[in-house]
Amino acid sequence: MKRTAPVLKNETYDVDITDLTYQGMGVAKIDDFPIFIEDALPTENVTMKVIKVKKNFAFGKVIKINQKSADRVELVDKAYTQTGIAPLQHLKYDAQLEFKRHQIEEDFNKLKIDVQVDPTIGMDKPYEYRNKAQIPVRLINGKLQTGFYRKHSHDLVPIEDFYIQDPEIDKAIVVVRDILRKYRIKPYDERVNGGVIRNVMVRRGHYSHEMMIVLITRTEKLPSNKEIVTDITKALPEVKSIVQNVNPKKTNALMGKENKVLAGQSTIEDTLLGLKFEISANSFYQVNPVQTEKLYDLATKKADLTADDTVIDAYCGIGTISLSMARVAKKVYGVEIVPEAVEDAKKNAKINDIDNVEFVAGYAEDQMAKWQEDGLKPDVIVVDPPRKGLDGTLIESVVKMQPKRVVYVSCNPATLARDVKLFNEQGYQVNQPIQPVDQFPQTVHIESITVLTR
Ligand SMILES: C[S@@+](CC[C@H](N)C(=O)[O-])C[C@H]1O[C@@H](n2cnc3c(N)ncnc32)[C@H](O)[C@@H]1O
Repeated sequence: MKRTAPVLKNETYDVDITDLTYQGMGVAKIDDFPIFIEDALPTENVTMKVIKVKKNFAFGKVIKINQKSADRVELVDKAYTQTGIAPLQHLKYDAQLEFKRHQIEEDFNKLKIDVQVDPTIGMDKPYEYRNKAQIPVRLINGKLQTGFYRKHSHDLVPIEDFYIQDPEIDKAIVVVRDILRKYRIKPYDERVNGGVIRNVMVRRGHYSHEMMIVLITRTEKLPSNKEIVTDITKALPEVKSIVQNVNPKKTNALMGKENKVLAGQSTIEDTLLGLKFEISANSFYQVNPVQTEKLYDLATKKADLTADDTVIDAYCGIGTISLSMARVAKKVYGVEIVPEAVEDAKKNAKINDIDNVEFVAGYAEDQMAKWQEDGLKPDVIVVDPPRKGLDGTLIESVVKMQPKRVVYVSCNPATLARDVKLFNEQGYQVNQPIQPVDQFPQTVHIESITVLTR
């Protein structure tokens, strides 16, 4: 029988909020029909207006909060919710940490896997933590603007203070924006794939204070590039690298394939756990350096390595986990898909005088199968995949190599739970609590470490 929604678009209703989705939206139910409401928290009663009705659910907007949650805090700025920069800014930080711990439990419960999840390790200062910004540049009312998109859209909201980013990065973006305005650089127009400057990427070493500016352009030519570079270098003495990345395609992918170094070096350096790292424009580097040190330190402890152990670090990036573990293990092998990151990893081994590591550029799925066929017998395998998690074939290769332990660093509990189920079916179990580490305060993203043993 066809179900008709019990709510009407544009009507208002008083509802109790009973849950919070993994995306941080409050959930209310009318006749069992779920309504997802931004900026609403469990235990609250709100008056909401229905803004969209779908077949099995609807979206609502808070008009008035009739009863407030004890976990609610004042919004720092509404724009951070509208843009999704800080979708949990209305939730007390302690409650954010519990929300993340609970979300992991939920994802495992859904698959009927019994695990314990320890309290999330949080930050003392859960804002101004990001060491990297990727800021769209668009024309608004005839003026070049930098900011962030309104959620589910490509409408730019001009923003100067991004709240969760290193404030020095925020300042640099304003400086670069004003220089781009000065030389009348045309912002990207995605409707017609026209204009010049698409995005500005800024990375700043937390310890080194070295800054990299990447100007992502649609066109090969960046008019006035010499003057732009001179102005940036004068205004921002921390800048050690200015790169132009060319991305000519009509695509949502941020960066194109081609990089041109406009000034300085092609990398900046930063330090993590006393190790030096060179970082290229295209390389992945964890965005929260304070928490990353806790994450890697814990991953190394949980790997429980001895000086006789061989380790594989799949998805190794610039070798951050590999080099941390190489200080304790006999040998570490790393594999990573981005060739520039692998070059960085090799350089990083050298500058840290670490010679018991080997890095390979390629698909982790293929390389793990190759190592397994070649008879490599690692004692510990670390996996730190992107959000989509592990491929079934990679899990098979891991299991065939029979490591004592698999240390799974995950940024997505849903794919983590799915993958753990596959490991369980092949004889690897989770025998100690999963440890969440909050890498992304004020957002709904969840990082965790899980150990699987035979
Ligand atoms: C979450 S990051 C982790 C990187 C590193 N462990 C760190 O903490 O800095 C995931 C990495 O996997 C790489 N990657 C994505 N898909 C891959 C694949 N199929 N094979 C190998 N590496 C891949 C990405 O380029 C990225 O560097």
